[in-house]
Amino acid sequence: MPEACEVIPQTSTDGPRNEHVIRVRGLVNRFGRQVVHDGLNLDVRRDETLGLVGGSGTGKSVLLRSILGLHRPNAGSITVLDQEIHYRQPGPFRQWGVLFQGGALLSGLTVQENVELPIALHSNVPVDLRRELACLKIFMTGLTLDAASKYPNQLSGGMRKRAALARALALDPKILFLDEPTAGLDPIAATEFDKLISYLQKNLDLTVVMVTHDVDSLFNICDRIAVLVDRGIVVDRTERIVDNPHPWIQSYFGDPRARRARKATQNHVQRQ
Ligand SMILES: Nc1ncnc2c1ncn2[C@@H]1O[C@H](COP(=O)(O)OP(=O)(O)OP(=O)(O)O)[C@@H](O)[C@H]1O
Repeated sequence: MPEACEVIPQTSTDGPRNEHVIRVRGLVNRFGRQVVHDGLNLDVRRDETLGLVGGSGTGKSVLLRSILGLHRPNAGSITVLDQEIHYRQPGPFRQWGVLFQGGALLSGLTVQENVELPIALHSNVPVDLRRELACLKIFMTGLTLDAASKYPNQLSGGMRKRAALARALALDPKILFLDEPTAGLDPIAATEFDKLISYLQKNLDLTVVMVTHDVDSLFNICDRIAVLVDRGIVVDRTERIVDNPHPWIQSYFGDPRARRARKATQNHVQRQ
């Protein structure tokens, strides 16, 4: 295992940019006799983009749901932005935005109304300002005024993702959780979406946690990658995780698609 590999918790001696905004300790999740997580530890650093990968059924969604307080773990503790997370209790939910896989937009509301809704529910902002804030978020995700007045079923898949992203940004979150953000998008739309996430991450000082199966996204935008294996997790910088000797990690990053994605990123970096 590479020396800098972060498999177990560390007490942070990093500078402020490496301050941990999410801290998971000793997480255990079981369903009957099936043990999904067994003492899992994870630190997410402020302002990083962390990709979360793993084989099917390794518990990526359960981990995400545990962090969001939507699933009650059997054991362990989770802290987000210095607040302990408890099942179905609000926690710092106004400081995070979530892009669920299907977008989860309300079908009876326009894009504009969907984005305004969290602002209306969780702030005292006057109506006019609320509209302006929602417009701003919609523009930031590259949608037009025309798209803002449409209903979700009148949008393309890529536009729906952008609308859902605008809603996730509605309350100016510090952390953005993305569940398979590029799933269902064609390669061009997926690359554009990666660029958008990267742009927003840098310009809004966001910490991004992204569950993905998209190897292009991993190499394009992730600072570190967390791999769920053996009911725990292995975390390392994107360029180093590929050298981790764990058999599943080797087979995942040794796959021709992953090799191509990595090479394309390396070529891109060299050209710059
Ligand atoms: N509510 C539940 N009841 C019983 N088993 C569950 C429940 N939720 C998840 N599981 C099981 O936990 C395991 C992990 O599920 P999870 O959805 O987190 O996997 P995943 O890594 O996200 O998989 P995929 O990549 O296929 O989406 C699976 O075997 C799943 O069947």
